[in-house]
Amino acid sequence: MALIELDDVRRTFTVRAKAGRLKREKREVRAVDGLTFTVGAGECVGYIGPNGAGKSTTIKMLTGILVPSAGRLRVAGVDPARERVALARRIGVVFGQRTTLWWDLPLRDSYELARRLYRIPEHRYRVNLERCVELLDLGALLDTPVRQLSLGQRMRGDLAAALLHDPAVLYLDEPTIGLDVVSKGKVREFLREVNRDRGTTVLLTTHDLTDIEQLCDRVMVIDHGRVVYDGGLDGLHAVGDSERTLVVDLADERPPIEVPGTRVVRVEGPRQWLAFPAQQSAAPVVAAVAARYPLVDLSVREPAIEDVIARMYAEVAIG
Ligand SMILES: Nc1ncnc2c1ncn2[C@@H]1O[C@H](COP(=O)(O)OP(=O)(O)OP(=O)(O)O)[C@@H](O)[C@H]1O
Repeated sequence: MALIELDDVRRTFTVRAKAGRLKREKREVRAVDGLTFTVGAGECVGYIGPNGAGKSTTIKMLTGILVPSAGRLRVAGVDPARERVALARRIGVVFGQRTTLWWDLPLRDSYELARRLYRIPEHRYRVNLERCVELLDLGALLDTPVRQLSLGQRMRGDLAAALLHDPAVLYLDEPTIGLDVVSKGKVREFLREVNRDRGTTVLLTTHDLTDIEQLCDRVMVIDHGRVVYDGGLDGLHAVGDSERTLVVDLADERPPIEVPGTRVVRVEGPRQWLAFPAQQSAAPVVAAVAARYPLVDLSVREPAIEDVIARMYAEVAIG
C-alpha cells in the first residue's frame, strides 16, 4: 500500500528580481517541477539532493504547510493541504534545526501537552512513552527544561515527541545535523528500530550520507525539482561511475604495476592504490595481483557516497 503518493506535483514561487536601477522584474522559480513517485508502507527512503533542489519544498507540501501549484498529493490517504488536522494524526515530523518541544517546559510536560493535543488514549500514551524513554535513554532527562538539554539530548526528546501518537509516516529533516558520533549512532539505531519493528514509513532528508547508508534501502536524488535517481545505493554507485580501490602492499618498491581492468592512482613506497569499477567484484582483481606480484598485504576501500553523488550532480549539470 502506498502511504505517500505524488502525481506530477509542482510548486512555483514568484520572486522579484532587480532589473536595472529602479525596475524590478517578476520571475518564476520552479522549486518542484513535476514530481511523481510513491512510497510504500514500511519503506525508509532517503530524499537527497544539492542545496536548492526542492527537498524542503516537497516536505512542506507533504506536511500541508505549502499548497502545491499543480498535481495530486496524498499522505496516508489524506490531502495534506486540505485536511491538516486529519494529517497531523498520521504524521510525525522532526527538524534537526529546530525543536517542536516547548522551550521552557520539562520534556515530561511537552509530552503531556502532545497527549492532549493528539488525544492519545492513556494506555497507548503510557506504552509509547515508556518505550521511547527506554530506547532513547531519556529517563534522567524527563524533568529537565528543554532549553537546558544538549543538542543530542534535545534531538532524542524531539524523536520521542514525534512518535507518541503512533504516526504512520515520519518525516526527518537532517535529524543528525550537529550531533557527535555517539549521538548520531543512538539516533540511527532508534530510527532503525522504529522503521523495522513498528513498520513506520520514513522519509529522510539529510546531507550526511552515512544516515542513508545505515538506514535506507531506497534513495531518491532530486535536482532542480525533479527526480534524477530513484533506486538502491548500489545503483547510485553505477550511475555515478564510482570506483573501489584495492590497496596493495608489495614485497618491494616497484613502478606502477599493471593489472587488467585497473589503473594505479597512487604509489607510496611498496604500497600502491589500484582503482576499478565499483560494480565489479574485487576477487578477480585480487587474484590477478597475487598471481603476478609478491604480496605482503591488501585491502579494499569502498567509494565514498559523497563522491558518487558529486559525480552524479556533475553529470546532471552537464547533461
Ligand atoms: N518561499 C520561497 N520563495 C521563493 N523561492 C523559494 C521559496 N522557498 C524555496 N524557494 C526556492 O525554491 C528552490 C528550492 O528550495 P528548497 O528549500 O526546497 O531546496 P532544498 O533542496 O530544501 O535546499 P537545502 O538543501 O538548501 O535546504 C530554491 O531555488 C529556493 O530558492
